[in-house]
Amino acid sequence: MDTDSTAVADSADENTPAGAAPVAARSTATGSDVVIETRNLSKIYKDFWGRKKVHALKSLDIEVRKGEIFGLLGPNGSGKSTTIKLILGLLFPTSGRVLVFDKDATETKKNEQIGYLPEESYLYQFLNAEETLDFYGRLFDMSGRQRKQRVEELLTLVGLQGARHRQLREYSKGMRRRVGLAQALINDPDLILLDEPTTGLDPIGIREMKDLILALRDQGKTILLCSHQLGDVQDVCDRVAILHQGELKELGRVTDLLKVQDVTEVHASGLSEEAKNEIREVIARHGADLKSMDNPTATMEDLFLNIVRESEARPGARRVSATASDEPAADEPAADEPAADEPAADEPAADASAADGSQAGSDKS
Ligand SMILES: Nc1ncnc2c1ncn2[C@@H]1O[C@H](COP(=O)(O)OP(=O)(O)OP(=O)(O)O)[C@@H](O)[C@H]1O
Repeated sequence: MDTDSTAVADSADENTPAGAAPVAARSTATGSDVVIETRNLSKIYKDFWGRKKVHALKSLDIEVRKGEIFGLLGPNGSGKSTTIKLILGLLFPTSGRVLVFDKDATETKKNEQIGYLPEESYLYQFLNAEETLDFYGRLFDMSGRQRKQRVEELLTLVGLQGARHRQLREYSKGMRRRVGLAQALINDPDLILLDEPTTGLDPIGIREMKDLILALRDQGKTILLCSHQLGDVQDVCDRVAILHQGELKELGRVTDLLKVQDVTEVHASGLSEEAKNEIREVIARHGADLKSMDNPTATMEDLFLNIVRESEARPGARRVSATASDEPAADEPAADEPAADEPAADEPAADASAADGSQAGSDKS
């Protein structure tokens, strides 16, 4: 964490994220840039007797452009899976159209250019990763040589080379998610649909999955991502659409939608106290309101990943940081008066290092 960095934020009035108005941004993309286009797309699920049951999607107009990561967000039941099924041609629209690569979504041939990671991958539990990928390669009519090369590339990409010969029933949730992704990429698709790709992954797996998604975009792939993990969406998506009860409520670039208006943020390192005081004076002189001027905090994800990497680099080393709030308050028992849940003086201390306020990196093994 860069503790020598200072963030300044001032504000003249109440701060709300920009873009509260519905559907802030409309497409300006040219036809050839558009990979998915929905036009006035509606889907009504009907019951056995043909009576209307659920209006799952209402006049949806979105465009997903070549080479972008597009997030499709919304609460449970808002129509995300219905949209994906319509894009794949697994459902017919009630009205409107979906075009994928300029072809009607019901033309299943276009699916050869699409990779799909469903929310739950149903893979054969008694095959290992290599056999699984080889099987899906055969479905795409890949030759033996092509399959061998592609399986090798994908196992490396998703970090499963070491587990390639283990049956999938022995895999952890995170490993299953990775083999699911590898399976979705077997045909080297141009468009990748990812439904909750980070489900079941630990923070390291989540970071790797996000890096992988960004790397795929850098290779020129187009990615449509559905996720309830809004932090992950914010980290990787270029644009998002937010659905609610089948209706499009917001559409735009993530950076534009999240920008807080009328607030200025300045990050500087190496500022002296004198310089900070001058900044305070300047803000006051201009009649602005200083909201905060402090060291920024890192994210919990960064903290967690740093600890894990440090532990891997130095097995057995302990890292215990004492913050002011960990330290006993003046009215708490002194060190020579053990509290009820602390060991008496003649009992062995369970964790001496934790109490001594050792700083990061102290070796207590
Ligand atoms: N086969 C179906 N028959 C009837 N109604 C359905 C069917 N599939 C989905 N629905 C309904 O359509 C609406 C949209 O469902 P959908 O699965 O598209 O939402 P979602 O946004 O993907 O939800 P989640 O976040 O829970 O996956 C919901 O009210 C759902 O109950």
